Formats: sequence, C-alpha cells, structure tokens
Amino acid sequence: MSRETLDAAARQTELAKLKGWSDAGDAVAKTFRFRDFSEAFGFMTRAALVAEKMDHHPDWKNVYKTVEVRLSTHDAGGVTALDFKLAAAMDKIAGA
Ligand SMILES: C[C@H](O)[C@H](O)[C@H]1CNC2=NC(N)=NC(=O)C2=N1
Repeated sequence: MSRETLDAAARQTELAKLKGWSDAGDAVAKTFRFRDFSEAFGFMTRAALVAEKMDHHPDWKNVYKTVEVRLSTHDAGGVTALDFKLAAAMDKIAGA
C-alpha cells in the first residue's frame, strides 16, 4: 500500500467513509470510549495484533475506559492510505 502522504482534500474524502475520526493535520485522530478498562484494554490488545501484522502502529493513550488514537505514517511524515486501513480495522474491532 502506498506510503505517499494524502493532502487535506484526500484526507477529507477518506474521513467521510469513517465515523468519529478527525483530521489532526499530521495525523487522523479518534477517541474510543468503552464501558470499562477491561473493554478498553481488550480493544488495544486486539488492535495491537492487527497493527503488528500490518507493520503499522498507532500512537495512543489509554486512561481508564478511553483510548485516544492518532494515526500517521512516521516514515512518510504524514497521513497515508495505511492510516485509513488501520483506522477502519480499529473501528471494526471496536464494533463501531
Ligand atoms: C521498519 C518498519 O517497517 C517501520 O519502522 C514501520 C513500523 N511501524 C510504523 N508505524 C507507523 N505508524 N508509521 C510508520 O512509518 C511505521 N513504520
């Protein structure tokens, strides 16, 4: 998959296909909220396995039952198609 960065218009096109993700310029971001810590950490565990398989890893922060996620392609210095692929996978795991 291409590691070319997407411009603002292309990011908007991709964001429109997802729910709850926003454009953070150098990344796309979403805050996932779960019922409790166990659900949040279960999500992170499953997402981590997918990310590792993709060799594409999230920047994220967990506080109790929320998980703040930022996705960018560090090697490319911006957002690429890979970030949207991981975003969609995370939504699926979260049941969103
Ligand atoms: C060598 C390895 O493929 C790279 O370092 C991968 C690992 N995971 C990565 N994850 C993310 N989010 N961006 C990258 O550029 C990246 N690069």
